[in-house]
Amino acid sequence: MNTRKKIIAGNWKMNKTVSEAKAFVHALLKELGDYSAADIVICPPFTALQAVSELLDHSSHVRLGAQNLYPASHGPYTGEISPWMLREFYCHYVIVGHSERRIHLGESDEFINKKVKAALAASLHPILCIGEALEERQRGIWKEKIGSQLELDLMAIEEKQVVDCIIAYEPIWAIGTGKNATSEQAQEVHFFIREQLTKLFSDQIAQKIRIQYGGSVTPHNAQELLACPDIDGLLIGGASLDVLSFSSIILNKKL
Ligand SMILES: O=C[C@H](O)COP(=O)(O)O
Repeated sequence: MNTRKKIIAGNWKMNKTVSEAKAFVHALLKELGDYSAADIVICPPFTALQAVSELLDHSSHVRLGAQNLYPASHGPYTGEISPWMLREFYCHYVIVGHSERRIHLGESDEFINKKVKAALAASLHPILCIGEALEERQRGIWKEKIGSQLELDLMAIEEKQVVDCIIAYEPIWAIGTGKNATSEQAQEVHFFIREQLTKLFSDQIAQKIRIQYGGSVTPHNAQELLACPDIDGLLIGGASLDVLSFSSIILNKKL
């Protein structure tokens, strides 16, 4: 039995206006009551961060996360947002390296490594997303892909800092497809990730780092995934957009 507290995060991606976000948070807080068994994180788009931040009690167990940052404190980076701007809204977490940004915006491991470091330097917890494509799984090279992402994305990060990272294993073939990894497949990869963290850092550090699963999580498959020994939480896309489905996953309630 490990002592890692579960962490369940909702990544809203490019969804919800400010008024929709506010309505969601009101309803979610009502549903959750004084629940505190897991850390809960909501990651709205930048435009709704301030509104959501104002609705969340900053000492609350429901924390605010951003979906991205730029690895500089300020300057001529049109359209970008710095870690310190996120801190101003009391963000505690920031998603880094999501496959949608790697694929659509060409983000490299080198750039993602800079983002992880920038987040940590601003006392934000990076949720570092890694995962293989369908073709890489079919060719049997998922270990090489995930091992390399971990090594490059966490390059030159000290042990005392890396414990503040959360790793999210998101097989690309499972994202938004309705085809989640089975709990056996996910546990196998999470175990591998922890082994790699042991090699890169130490067993003591690897045992502390929380590893989330993401990819077509629903109220129907969440508990089976969460029951796996190396799955320490979930990063949820589609099912986090609806209060009842997100809260039923958190509270383990039947819909
Ligand atoms: O960040 C979340 C993931 O990309 C999973 O998205 P999904 O739950 O809609 O498959």
